[in-house]
Amino acid sequence: MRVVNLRDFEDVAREKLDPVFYDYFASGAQDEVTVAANEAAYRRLALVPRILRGAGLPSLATRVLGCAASMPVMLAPTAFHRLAWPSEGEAATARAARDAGVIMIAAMLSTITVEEIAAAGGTLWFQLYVQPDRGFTESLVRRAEAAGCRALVVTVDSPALGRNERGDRNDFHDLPPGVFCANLRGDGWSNGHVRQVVLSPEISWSHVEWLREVTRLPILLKGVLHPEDARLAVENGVDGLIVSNHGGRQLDTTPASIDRLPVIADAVAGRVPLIVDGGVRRGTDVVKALALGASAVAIGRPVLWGLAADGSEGVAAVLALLRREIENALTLCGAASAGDLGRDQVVRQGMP
Ligand SMILES: Cc1cc2nc3c(=O)[nH]c(=O)nc-3n(C[C@H](O)[C@H](O)[C@H](O)COP(=O)(O)O)c2cc1C
Ligand SMILES: O=C(O)C(=O)c1ccccc1
Repeated sequence: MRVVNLRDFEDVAREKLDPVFYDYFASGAQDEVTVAANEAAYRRLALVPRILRGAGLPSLATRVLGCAASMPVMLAPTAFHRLAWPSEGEAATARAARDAGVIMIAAMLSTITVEEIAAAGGTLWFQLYVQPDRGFTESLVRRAEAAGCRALVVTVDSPALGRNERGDRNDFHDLPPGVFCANLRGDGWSNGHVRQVVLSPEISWSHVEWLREVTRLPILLKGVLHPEDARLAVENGVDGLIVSNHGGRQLDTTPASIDRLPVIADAVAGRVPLIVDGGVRRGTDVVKALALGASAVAIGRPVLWGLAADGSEGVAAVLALLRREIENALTLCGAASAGDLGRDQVVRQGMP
C-alpha cells in the first residue's frame, strides 16, 4: 500500500501489529467518545486564508521553553514502544525525532531506560507520573536531569487509570514476557511491572510545589482542560501547559482538546507556552492549533503507527509527511510563519 498521509500509517500498523497491541495503542476509555471528538473537532474548524501577502516559503523552525525545534510538532509521551517495534522500542523513535529536529517527550513508562533513549542525542523532555513515594519520584527526576532531559512534563490527568474496555476484553493488563517499564527496574523498588505504577488520586498542587523545589528544569503540566486550573498552574510557577485529554484514554466524554485551547489561551494570556495534543493528523490541524494560540502540537498515535510500520524510518516518514503538510497549509494561508496567523483565521464551519 502506498502511504501518503498519517492516517494511512494506521492501516499499515494494524496489519503488522498483534491485534491486542493494536487495540492498546488505538483505544480510549469506555465508549471512546473523546477519541472520536478530538479528530471531529478539527474537522469542524475552518481555515480562512489571507491573500496576496507575498509571504514566500514559510519557516517552521521555532523554540519552546529554550529548546529549538525544526517545526512546531513534538512527540507526545506514549508508553511501551517495544510493543510496536520489539527490537529497539523508544531508541528507534528517538533517532527519528533527532534526525527530524523535533522534541521527543520520553514517557516514564518507556520500555528502554531514559538514559538509553537519551543516547540518540536529540532534544528530550521527560514525562512523569508523580508517585506517592517522593523519594522514588525524586530519583526519577534526577535520572532525567542527568540524562540531559530539558523539561519535566508532569501528567496531571491521571488520578486513576481510565477504564479501557478493549483492554478488558483482550485481557491485556501487563506487558508480555521480556518487556518491562525499564525506568522502574532494578533499585529494589520495583521489577518493572506495570501494576507497580501508581496513578494516585492523592496527587495535588502540593506535589507541584514540591517538584518546583526539587528541580530547576522547566515544568509543564500535561492534561489541563479547565481555564481555572491553567491560571492556578501559572500561579504555582509552572512553565508551560499541555492542553490534553490524554488522547481520550482517561476520562471519557471530556471535550476535544482543541476546543479548550481558546479558553485556556485567554486564561494564561501569553504568560506560558501552550502545547495541544489529541487528534492532530493533518498539517491543517497544526495550523489551526497555532492560530488559536498554541506554540506547538504533540502527536501520539501517529508516531506509534509509523514505528509499528517501519521502525525509525516509519516515524521519520510520519514526521516528513506532517512537515510537508504544515508547509503547504501555511503557504496556502498566506503565512510566512506561525506568528503570521491570526485567531480570526479559524472559524466554526457553517458559521460566517
Ligand atoms: C498508547 C498510548 C500510550 C500513552 N501513554 C502515555 C503515558 O505514558 N503518559 C502520558 O502522559 N500520556 C500518554 N499517552 C497520551 C499521549 O501523550 C497523548 O496525550 C495522546 O496520545 C494524544 O492524542 P493522539 O494519540 O490522538 O495524538 C498515551 C497515548 C497512547 C495512545
Ligand atoms: O496508556 C496510557 O495512556 C498510559 O498513560 C498508561 C498509564 C499507566 C500504565 C500504562 C499506560
